[in-house]
Amino acid sequence: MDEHEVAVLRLGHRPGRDNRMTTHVGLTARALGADRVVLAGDATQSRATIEDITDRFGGPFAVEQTDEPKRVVREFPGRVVHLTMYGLPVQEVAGELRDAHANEPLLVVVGAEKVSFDVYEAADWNVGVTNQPHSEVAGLAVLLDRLFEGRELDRSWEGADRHVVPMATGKKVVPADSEE
Ligand SMILES: C[S@@+](CC[C@H](N)C(=O)[O-])C[C@H]1O[C@@H](n2cnc3c(N)ncnc32)[C@H](O)[C@@H]1O
Repeated sequence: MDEHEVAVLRLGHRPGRDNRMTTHVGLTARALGADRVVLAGDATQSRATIEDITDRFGGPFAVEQTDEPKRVVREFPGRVVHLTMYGLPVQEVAGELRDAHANEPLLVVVGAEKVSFDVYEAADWNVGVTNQPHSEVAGLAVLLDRLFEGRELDRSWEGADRHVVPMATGKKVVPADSEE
């Protein structure tokens, strides 16, 4: 969405149990302004769903898979933000994150099950969205909104075959080339 990319890395995936959550990490990353998501190698079903939504509702947004998530962190050409309930409050570090992102790409890392300590050490920032346990989807949404300061809500989409016409009541979806 901006000059420097924001990538999201979803650490871990338990096929079956995590399918919806992994899919929702990807859909939230896409909807709220990230440029790409990297999923675990066995999250193929989630990848297919996220790509299908991108094909229908637009992009650009990329979905990748890796069997070496720690390598993705190690070799990322920018700064790394790890979302964890044990981290520094998002409201205190958001300014620093925005300053960093003005100059280089950001990788936002979210977990599934327990995250090993080397990820905490590899991160440039460990950030908490409150210090209460909740969800990687909720944490990611708040982080992206603080990072983009709401600009992501007004972004435009390319290559969609349809779009939603916002309505006070009811549902309206029209072909992307429609005047509405
Ligand atoms: C459901 S939690 C992991 C819970 C797991 N039982 C554990 O012990 O690690 C999954 C992910 O959600 C994110 N998360 C949960 N609470 C958070 C918070 N308060 N702030 C930021 N991220 C959070 C973290 O990325 C975490 O790895």
